[in-house]
Amino acid sequence: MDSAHVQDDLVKVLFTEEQIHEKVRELAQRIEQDYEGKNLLIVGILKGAVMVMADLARAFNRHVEMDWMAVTSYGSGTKSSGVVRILKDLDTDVSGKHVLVVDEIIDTGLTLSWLTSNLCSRGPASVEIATLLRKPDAQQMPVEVKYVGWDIPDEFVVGYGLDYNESYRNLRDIGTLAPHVYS
Ligand SMILES: O=P(O)(O)OC[C@H]1O[C@H](OP(=O)(O)OP(=O)(O)O)[C@H](O)[C@@H]1O
Ligand code: HPA
Repeated sequence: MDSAHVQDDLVKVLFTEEQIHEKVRELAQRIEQDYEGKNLLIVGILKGAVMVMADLARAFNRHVEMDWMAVTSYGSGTKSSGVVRILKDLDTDVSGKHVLVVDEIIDTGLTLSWLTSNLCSRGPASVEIATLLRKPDAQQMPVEVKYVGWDIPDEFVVGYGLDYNESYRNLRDIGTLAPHVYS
């Protein structure tokens, strides 16, 4: 993390800012159609989902409620700790509401699998998931995901909310880091 510019540590760009925005607009259109005539609460999972929540919400023409949860499943670095804990719960009572959980990545599936069953126990009208990225080869827990931007290989990625040790979230593109960053 010693380069002057945050983008200098990327070894490969997977998706550019333009591609990401186009994809988020596509997802927003599908979601708008599917939830026509229904109340909709989108729940962003902090901190990584901040960018995708902001772009998705602004791509809607419809009314939408927004709320946030923070959970922890990752230790420092690139490996999941395997334990999910709520750090910040919803301010909203979800009973009777259509809930769409928004995240930027599903990796092992552990976080979202735990979170959706937790939310389902609160009596919502429905719970679905939207994620920008998913790593099918890394999946350890089955998660039913209605909206997926892209399936990607099992590589650690940063940018557009995704961090490595709390850095790189502000990168506009999504990519992989040069090996020297990890050493
Ligand atoms: O499918 P999984 O293996 O459970 O990984 C996915 C989770 O990991 C990331 O969050 P992270 O715990 O890194 O927190 P952050 O959003 O604050 O970076 C991401 O935002 C997902 O919530
Ligand atoms: O590939 C990743 N990058 C950053 N954060 C993550 N959390 C789960 N997978 C990832």
